[in-house]
Amino acid sequence: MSAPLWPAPTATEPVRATVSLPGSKSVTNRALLLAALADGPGTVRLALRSRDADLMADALRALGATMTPSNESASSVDWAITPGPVTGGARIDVGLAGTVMRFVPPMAALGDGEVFFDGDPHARKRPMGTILGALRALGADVDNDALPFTVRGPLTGGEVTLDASGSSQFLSGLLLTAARFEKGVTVRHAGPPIPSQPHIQMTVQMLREHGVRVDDSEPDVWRVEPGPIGARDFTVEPDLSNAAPFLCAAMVTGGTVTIPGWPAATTQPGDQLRRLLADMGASVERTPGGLAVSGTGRVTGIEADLRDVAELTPTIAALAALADSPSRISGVAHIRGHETDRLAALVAEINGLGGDASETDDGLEIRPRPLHGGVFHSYDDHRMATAGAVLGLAVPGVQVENIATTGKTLPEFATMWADMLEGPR
Ligand SMILES: O=C(O)C1=C[C@@H](OP(=O)(O)O)[C@@H](O)[C@H](O)C1
Ligand SMILES: C=C(OP(=O)(O)O)C(=O)O
Repeated sequence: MSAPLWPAPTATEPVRATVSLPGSKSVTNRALLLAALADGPGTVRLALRSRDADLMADALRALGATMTPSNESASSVDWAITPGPVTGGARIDVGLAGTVMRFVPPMAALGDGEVFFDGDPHARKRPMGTILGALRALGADVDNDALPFTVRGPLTGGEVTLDASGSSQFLSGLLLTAARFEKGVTVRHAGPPIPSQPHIQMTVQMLREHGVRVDDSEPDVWRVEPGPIGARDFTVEPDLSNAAPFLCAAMVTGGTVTIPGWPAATTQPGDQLRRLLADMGASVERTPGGLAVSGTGRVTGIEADLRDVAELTPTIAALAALADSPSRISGVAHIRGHETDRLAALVAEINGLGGDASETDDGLEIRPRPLHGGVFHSYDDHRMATAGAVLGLAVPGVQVENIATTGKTLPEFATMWADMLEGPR
């Protein structure tokens, strides 16, 4: 059966809206894991509720944590979390969530029982060998180099060298649990540059906020001391990467979108939207109501190395396809291993609407030209789906396949998009 098509709304006037976003996926899934590994009961407030966050909560429960929700809404929840001894015998569904498939196996290796991992069909194609090899080197038994696999601990920890150029999550995954390894861990990266550096800073900062000693003073080396992970009452920031399609709507329609609660300082890569969108012609302002982005309806092409903010690529590419000059995006070869091969998918779908995009070794070249309507395939990728929505604002007749896939990180996307277009009531 083919997936349903969502007629992407075309904007008839400049959008003027305030859009409140639920919690960050990346912060939520780190905070939940750290709470489940902590030295006592803790709380994670304003946690995201979405497919990826629910899969993380289920995984932690399966490994022995007690997770009690309160103040639940469709996309937000407060969790009270009581850690337990890590139990074996669990079967973990990782879905298509990079944070679950890379962050949970090191925790599973704390126990001495077998833990089985599997996920969506495409999850079996996402790179896993680097982190599974590292777990083996640190003392765990792991029976495969990709999903599905079984992990059996306990591991002792110690020193390991790996190549994290394929995903920062290999490194983050090891660091998040490492304080609970008998010897802690020293991880050395050897290889081309690691992408998504802000996500590594997020890992290090959140570990420190939970009382873990992390030494990252030497380039490409991280040392986590063995010791307790402190229980906390932790509040999650809004998801700034999920702000991207809404802020693009302000630019494409010549309107203004305000995001309340934009943090003054943050490790989220989405914060770099302030710079990227300004480079593409937006005016960006912190106001008492939040971060306000205004556009003129004209978008300028961009030359940008997006290595640090790789997850923003689909949205920036959609915006670039609507620009009045060419764009060149570099530094993102590794997003061929994201939810789908994002470089191939963006080229196919932009060109399917009459555009002119091509792949380079490590990115995309996009030469804008008039687009026409058609089906925009989403490949079970939330950010492909929202990229299609951005194009649909300016191009009548765009139909996005399976808009529900946005539930990976933003379950209410379609309603929020409609509300934004309707404007203040
Ligand atoms: O640690 C994280 O929360 C993430 C790290 C990044 O992964 P890559 O390093 O594979 O790009 C990012 O793209 C992903 O959306 C979330
Ligand atoms: C790459 C992404 O997700 P994941 O956490 O599954 O890697 C993303 O959200 O853009």
